[in-house]
Amino acid sequence: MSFPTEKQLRDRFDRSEHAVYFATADKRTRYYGFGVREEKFGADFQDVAAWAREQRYPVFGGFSFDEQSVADSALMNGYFVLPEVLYDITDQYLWGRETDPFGAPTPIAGPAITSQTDEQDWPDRVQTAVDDMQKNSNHQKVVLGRQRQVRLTGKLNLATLLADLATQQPNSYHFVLKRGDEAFVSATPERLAKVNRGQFETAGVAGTIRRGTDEAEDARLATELLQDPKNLQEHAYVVETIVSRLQDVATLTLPDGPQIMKNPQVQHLYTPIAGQLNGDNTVLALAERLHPTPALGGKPVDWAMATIQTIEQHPRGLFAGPIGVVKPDGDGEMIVGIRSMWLKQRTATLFAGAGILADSDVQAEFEETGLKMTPMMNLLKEQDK
Ligand SMILES: C=C(O[C@@H]1C=C(C(=O)O)C=C[C@H]1O)C(=O)O
Repeated sequence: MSFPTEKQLRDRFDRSEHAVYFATADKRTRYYGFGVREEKFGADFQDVAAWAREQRYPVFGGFSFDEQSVADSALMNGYFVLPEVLYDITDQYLWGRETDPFGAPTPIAGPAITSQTDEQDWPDRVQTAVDDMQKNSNHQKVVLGRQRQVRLTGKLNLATLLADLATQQPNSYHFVLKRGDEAFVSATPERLAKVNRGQFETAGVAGTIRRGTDEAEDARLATELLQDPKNLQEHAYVVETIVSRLQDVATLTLPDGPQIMKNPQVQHLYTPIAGQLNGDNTVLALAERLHPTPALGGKPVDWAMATIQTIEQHPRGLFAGPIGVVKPDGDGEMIVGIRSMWLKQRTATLFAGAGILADSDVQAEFEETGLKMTPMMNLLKEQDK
């Protein structure tokens, strides 16, 4: 059998009951998986690590952000899959035995959006966290998320969605995990942990500003971000925490200060962190050590996690959780499930959060979360064409 084309793989994705797509930000690693050989539910890193070690090829999935549970979901509370067949696009290699003939697809128009519901009271709820932080200086940072429900006239066309992800979010990771009538989609810019033969990489991504309408404004905004005390502070909490959590397992290399990472809708402060692992640390062991960083949780972590549960209206599920690929030898890459949405039947739930500090302007943070929802919103709008 000759290797299928991208279009065949995307059409197959749309047709399949169960499928996964994973691409790294540089697109040097890309996988399509179809069907289920084995599944693993739940959120225990060590269980998943032991199970992944028994497999012949990589498994894909994610852990829920915290122990809160999402009702009516087999995906959002922690789920990993060993696909029946796995296409490694980079190496043009097929794992498992192909039984699907890649038949001609029936073109299906995508659904239209019928309504959109936002948490309009989010700024008021976030203000209570700001008030608390102004009184208690040991409460330093909390990342608060909100959800948007979008009702659709039908099921999304996932072949179109995969093609749109590639053109609309070219420098992000792409992760699409489909199981029955559910799917989780992320175009995250954020790596949590990559491990490859004893070398590891992570990153601090925190601090955000919009893109400019022309090059001059874009550069001016980047300079503003690089000099903004609030954003530098929220970024520093992330880098300091990552360094302290990894210090005894690795020798770390990182630049003196943050750089700028640009995505189509936003620019972030970004600090790449690399290192050599001292011992036999797997990608899941590192992900467990790091999650949640103050990029998604906060500082101090126990107070931040409790505040998230109190102030946010719904459990996060895979939003902001560690998602990715794990190889049998323990290497692999976990990313952070942001810039994401959960699809279930005719509803898309979009997620976005923002780092809140004592001097946050809650209305500005609300707008920032709106910008962070734009990548998923654009995928939905693109369907109705
Ligand atoms: C929480 C999100 O993003 C995180 C929060 C950021 C911020 O507040 O500046 C930036 C990047 C991420 O660490 C999200 O996109 O939902």
